[in-house]
Amino acid sequence: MASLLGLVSLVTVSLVSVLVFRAAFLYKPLPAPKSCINMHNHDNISLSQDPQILKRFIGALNIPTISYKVHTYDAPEMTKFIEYIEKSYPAIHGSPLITREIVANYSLLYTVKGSDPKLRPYMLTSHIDVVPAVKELWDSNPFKAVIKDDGYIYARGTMDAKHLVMAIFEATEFMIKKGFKPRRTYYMAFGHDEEVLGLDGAQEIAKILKVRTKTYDKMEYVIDEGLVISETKFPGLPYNIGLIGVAEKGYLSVKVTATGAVGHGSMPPPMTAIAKLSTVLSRFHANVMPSFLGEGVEREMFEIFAAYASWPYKLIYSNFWFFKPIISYVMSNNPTLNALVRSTTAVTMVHGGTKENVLPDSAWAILNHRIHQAQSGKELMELDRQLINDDTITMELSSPINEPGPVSPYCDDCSGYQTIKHSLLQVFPDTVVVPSIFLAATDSKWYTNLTDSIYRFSAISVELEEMKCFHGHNERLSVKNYEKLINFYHHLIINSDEPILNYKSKQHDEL
Ligand SMILES: CCCCCCCC/C=C\CCCCCCCC(=O)N[C@@H](CCCCN)C(=O)O
Ligand SMILES: [Zn+2]
Ligand SMILES: [Zn+2]
Repeated sequence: MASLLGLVSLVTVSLVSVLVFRAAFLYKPLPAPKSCINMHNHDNISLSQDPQILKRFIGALNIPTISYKVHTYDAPEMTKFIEYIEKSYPAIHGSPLITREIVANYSLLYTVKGSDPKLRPYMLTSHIDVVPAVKELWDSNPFKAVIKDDGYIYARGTMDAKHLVMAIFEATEFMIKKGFKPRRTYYMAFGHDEEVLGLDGAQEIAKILKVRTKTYDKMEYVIDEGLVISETKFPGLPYNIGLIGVAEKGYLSVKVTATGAVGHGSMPPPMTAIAKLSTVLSRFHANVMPSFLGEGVEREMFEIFAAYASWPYKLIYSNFWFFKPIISYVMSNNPTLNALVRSTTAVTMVHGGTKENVLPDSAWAILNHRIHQAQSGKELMELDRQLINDDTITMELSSPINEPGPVSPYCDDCSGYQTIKHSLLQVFPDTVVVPSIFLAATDSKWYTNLTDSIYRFSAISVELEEMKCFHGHNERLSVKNYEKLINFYHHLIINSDEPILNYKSKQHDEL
């Protein structure tokens, strides 16, 4: 008994000392991160100096470029948007350096020609289309943008994702007007059906670029819509967190259908089709799937957190392997953080019944899954089958399975990642920048054959709370964020234009 006690206390003491020892190397939290790229002596773009910038953004938001389902979108509004862009940016559309192509009638591909053909091109991308909006749920008309006293612009598309489209145009227009002549070619690509898979837009743009960039083995990098700078602090971390999506989750929508006896509502069987389906759907809550925390890039994320965190969180983050279950439990209680932990499940559509006094023959619902890197669509469907556990209920794919994407490089001298990271730090200093998984899907899934360096990042700084704006009502973006977003692209284009610096040779923060 005594020897067992001795053994237990020996193991306990050695475990605690390992934990503390590992953390001891990180005992002093690092100072706030700074960009290693010298601030170029170029001026920033200011909305107060050019009020037309905000007017152009509002004009773009007011065009309801809605996509509804595959191959179904508001075509006349898409055409109106293209004409609006052409009218709004005369320097871009009049420059001999820039060519515009309209792809598949409504998508846009701009080429900003560089002078040095040896430099591999990069691409700034986003999408023109927006999801529909239920006007009754909004405080103001979702397609009549308003700037309220709180300093926010309210309209559909402010965060997903016309802010990126217009900010890229504003940065480029500003630089062309100033006589900027890039050395490195860059593309600006805007699909018109990203919200409905991008089959008509981005997929076609990718085919064109595959041929056009064949002389390079791959593009330098692609940056698309994605994660953000979180003003919501992580415990023990006194800085905002800039999350750069180095991979995106997969996409799987499953249609489940229950059937039942048809008849008169006055003589119901024990369970109607709708009741049967409801019983099954109640099992599909957001975190029903297993946690895979630690099997993605979040390990690296916590390593970086540890370097900046104060005690005792430094101890926790630097021993992520030991504290993983606790961290997973805490993250699972927040919808956004939970999406980093596991494959998510959302019942997003349900349908059944024709009349209040008629027993329906069937009822169906959609399970919208986002697949974690550690899982496959097939595995997820098997878990669905086990949860349904009723052979009378059928399951079928509502759209093709899009498996989790490849992980883009994020090392110290990975030029695309580092250029984005340090451009971010120039506009949002004192931000801890980490690689992360993007929780949703983007058009960039079509660009994986153009480069292995695809990053999903929208340079806006928001509280986690604001995540519900995406596809929700009262979608909004602060005027300050829009100005910073334009300057992020301004810095990114400048920083990308020099031969991408090898960051190992530069004095840069410890990361
Ligand atoms: C300290 C950690 C804090 C974590 C913060 C995470 C922040 C999350 C940031 C952004 C998430 C918002 C999601 C925006 C999605 C935009 C893209 C989109 O809507 N894509 C669609 C495409 C659908 C294609 C197929 N139907 C989608 O994913 O539904
Ligand atoms: Zn969206
Ligand atoms: Zn989007």
